[in-house]
Amino acid sequence: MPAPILVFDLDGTLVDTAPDLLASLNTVLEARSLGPIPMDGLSKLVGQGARVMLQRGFDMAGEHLDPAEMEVLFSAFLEHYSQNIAVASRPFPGMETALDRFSEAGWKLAVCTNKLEGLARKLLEELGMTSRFATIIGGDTFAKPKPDAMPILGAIDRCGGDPSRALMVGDSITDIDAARAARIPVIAVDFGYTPVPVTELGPDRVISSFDALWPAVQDLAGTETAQA
Ligand SMILES: O=C(O)COP(=O)(O)O
Ligand SMILES: [Mg+2]
Repeated sequence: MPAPILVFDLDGTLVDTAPDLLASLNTVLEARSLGPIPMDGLSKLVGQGARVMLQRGFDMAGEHLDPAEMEVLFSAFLEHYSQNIAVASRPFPGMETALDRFSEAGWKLAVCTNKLEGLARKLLEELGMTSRFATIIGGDTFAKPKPDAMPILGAIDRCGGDPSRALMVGDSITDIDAARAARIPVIAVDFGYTPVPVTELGPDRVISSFDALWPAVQDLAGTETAQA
């Protein structure tokens, strides 16, 4: 029987990336003489990759960009963000201990983010976390990003696993919809980035800290998936 798999979202789920995302976004806004987006505005912008975040950030600042301008600013954003990707971004409390527990119990762990794969790898490398994961899937790894099922099913496949023994853990509607599309259960964290509380989005379980992940998985997967 293949090992059970936990597929994790990255921004707002494993790592609190908001400060560095916001700093790079605000650098680009500032270069256009626009005021900064406050920290509590970020949850409306993140979840569908950096390009969408930038577009929404400029919409929020009341500036309309044509596609050519957007591309120039997107390059500027990527350059700044990749140079400053782990300045203040840190794992959420208890994350590493929780992941250790699953790994020791024989689970395989995967990342499935809508960040560009290169940025996701750079972030995880700088935080010393790359070796925890059997595979790292970004928004550009497959033809379609989340909320399509493709990157989740691709992650499971690259782990040598089976969707019937896999669970998704995420922080946004994008993750919940992608898990539904892939027909796997989904646990939502309530400390991530979402304009709508995850309790209103219909995940199978909601957790408020990484300490609650193990019991939630046992409870949810019961006799099927949780047994390594
Ligand atoms: O960077 C984003 O917009 C989304 O990233 P996530 O899929 O890891 O939440
Ligand atoms: Mg997220």
